Amino acid sequence: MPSADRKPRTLYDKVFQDHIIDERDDGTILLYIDRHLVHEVTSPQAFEGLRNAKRKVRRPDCTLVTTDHNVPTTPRKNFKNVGQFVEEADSRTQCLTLEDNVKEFGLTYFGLGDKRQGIVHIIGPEQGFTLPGTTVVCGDSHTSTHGAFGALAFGIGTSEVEHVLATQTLITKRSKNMRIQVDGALPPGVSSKDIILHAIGVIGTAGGTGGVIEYCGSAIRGLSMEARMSICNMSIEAGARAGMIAPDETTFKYLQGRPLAPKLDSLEWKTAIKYWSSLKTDEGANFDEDVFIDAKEIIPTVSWGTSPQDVIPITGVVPNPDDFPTEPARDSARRALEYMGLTPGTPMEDIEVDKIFIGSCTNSRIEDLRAAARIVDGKRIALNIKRAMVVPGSGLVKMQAESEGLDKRFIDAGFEWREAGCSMCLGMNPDILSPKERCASTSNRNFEGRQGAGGRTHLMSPVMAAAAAIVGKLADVRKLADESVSPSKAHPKTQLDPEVADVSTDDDLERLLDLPNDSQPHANSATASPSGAQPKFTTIRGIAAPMERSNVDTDAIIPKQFLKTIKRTGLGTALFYALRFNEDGTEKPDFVLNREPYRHAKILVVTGPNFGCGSSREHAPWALLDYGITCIIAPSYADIFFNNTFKNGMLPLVISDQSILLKIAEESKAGREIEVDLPNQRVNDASGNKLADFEVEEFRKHCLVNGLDDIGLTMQMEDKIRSFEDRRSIDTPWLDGSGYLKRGNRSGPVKVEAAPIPKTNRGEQLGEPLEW
Ligand SMILES: CC(C)[C@H](C(=O)O)[C@@H](O)C(=O)O
Ligand code: SF4
Repeated sequence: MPSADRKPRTLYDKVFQDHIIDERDDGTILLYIDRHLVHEVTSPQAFEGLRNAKRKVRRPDCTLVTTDHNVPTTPRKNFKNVGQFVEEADSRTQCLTLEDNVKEFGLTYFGLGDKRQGIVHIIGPEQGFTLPGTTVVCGDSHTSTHGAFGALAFGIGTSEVEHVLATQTLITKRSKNMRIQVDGALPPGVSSKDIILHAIGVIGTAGGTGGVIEYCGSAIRGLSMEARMSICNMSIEAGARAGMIAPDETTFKYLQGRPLAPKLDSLEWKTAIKYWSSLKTDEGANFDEDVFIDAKEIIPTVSWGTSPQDVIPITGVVPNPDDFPTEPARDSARRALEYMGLTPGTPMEDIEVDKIFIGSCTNSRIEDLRAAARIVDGKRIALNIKRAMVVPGSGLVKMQAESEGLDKRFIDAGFEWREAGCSMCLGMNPDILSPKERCASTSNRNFEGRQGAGGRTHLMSPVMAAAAAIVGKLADVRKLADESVSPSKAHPKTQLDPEVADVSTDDDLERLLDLPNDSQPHANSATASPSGAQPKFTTIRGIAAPMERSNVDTDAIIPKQFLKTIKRTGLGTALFYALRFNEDGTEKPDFVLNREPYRHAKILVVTGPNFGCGSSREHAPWALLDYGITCIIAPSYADIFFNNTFKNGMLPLVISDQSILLKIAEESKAGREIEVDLPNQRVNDASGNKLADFEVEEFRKHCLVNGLDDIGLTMQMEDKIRSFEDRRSIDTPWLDGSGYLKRGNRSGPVKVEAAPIPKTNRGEQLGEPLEW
């Protein structure tokens, strides 16, 4: 549904514009969502909300469910059912709850007994569920992965999951446009993982905040879809809402024959290619920020610290905290090195590792496994390696790898060959690091405790992890293999010109539509086979706890072991768990919330930027709320966390003027109360003197002050949603449940029975229509 152009637009502008149902004067937008992926961790409370309000899932045909975070990756030969197979009680409850929910709401589900099961961000693309030009969401921050197809794909919190389930829409606003252009040829040994680690090193983990990054340039165009997905995947580590790459021949070729993509050579396929080909940034379109990277300067990159921005070429040495420019940066580098057990000046290649993890939604696709297998082929893992694991991203990736004999090559080299799941990426399942164990990992986050309490993570590419396994230390893969160690080029069979095809003429289009079928099977071709009204937030007054930290991530706010709850409440005791408690459960006396008067804090004053970065877990605001903190004051927030707090009747207040922020922090350090007055948009001291004015979006303020439930509000837009859907059925018919997603016995556009309005999402009947 390309719309007539006025001024030049970016890829993001185009996809965003094509999904707007309604736009308000203050920039609040109701956006249609084409594709919703669901997993067991972030959905139970959302389904509970639907149930309480007697709501249905609006578009089961646009919803795909799997289980990935909690699942053991041990052999499934004797798998009978989840109840027997998942031993850990909370994990089992979460998996069983998901199964009950998919049955009750009639959703398509890839469970543990299904060979298509896998990490949610692996299966969407693999099935052709993820398509160019679509909006894709999931209660998971790495939804950014799907942007590799030219989709606008982003992570959401659980309240938003409920919103999408009920309405197939989200309330959102426009993001900034940011561009990362990578030009030139990638040197041998350098892969897409190195590009993104390098880029995050350049812009920092807050570099993309408030933005959507478009990756472009000849180096990006030359990459395969798998490699593009690894890059977009880590956009969230760069702080961005989403990452996107314009669809091209490589994209179209990848989609051919996928079960949920339009059928090759059908009219739908041809129409789709025409639309998808229009999704390129127009010449002269404006970007709020531009970053240029020369591919030939990228060296295989590894992380040294506890943030994805703590990266360095493998040829480097552990940095010295004294060399960092500011005191907070020096401080956090010191803390990171202490946690990581590293000494400044140590060559990275001298660092011994204990465990190897090849897996996660960043790097567990067939190409990643092929590339790593090439490195370990005919060799053995070093004697000091306690455990090396390869965890394919899906059952289909696993089958494909086995058909190519990759499993055997890994096993012969001393690796474990596992079943699909998130595995050691975050250790919500039995695959974890022990305290102080050091892991060479192809995952995406190296936060403290991420892979297990006290575990030390070094992020890197699959070939680098494979090299570390062989050497027993962080290693430069270029020394191990001189032949082709660049795994991420577009598939050799496709023989693409690295220049993206410009489909400006019908002839070009014909040529594209004529692409030969890929004779190499795809990794998946084996298939062929809450409470309505929120609490009101007006004025709060109370003790404010000071926190002088930057980039406080949601793993720190609420660690993974507490994500197994199926409730929203009771998380207060686990808030800031690792910072607050020793391993034996006793309090750390220095932590602010363990000191008087801060034990009773209602407000948190954070002096560093990017609070709430990392995962989309709404458990983070739930934990704060349960503790009694309803307002956070900070210079900036990660986007998903920011949204999640509002959804829970909390106020994340932005004070970007450092001197004003420090004045507020002084009050809190003195243990005096402060007052946050939302109606008047003021922060006052205990005597009522003004400390600051603040901005807040009108719609969000309206919802907070009146305690409004935005699902109920959205449902009043039923007519507009329905007419958007009718138009979508005509313009992009392939997006109505196709393949095994098709529900019922319909021909032509799917007519979806809309959930009735208006009720709050906790079942309460709304009276007068509320103002949207
Ligand atoms: C569990 C989920 C909320 C989380 C995320 O959003 O990223 C997880 O996938 C992670 O990687 O930390
Ligand atoms: S980042 Fe890790 S835990 Fe999160 S979805 Fe990806 S593999 Fe799973």
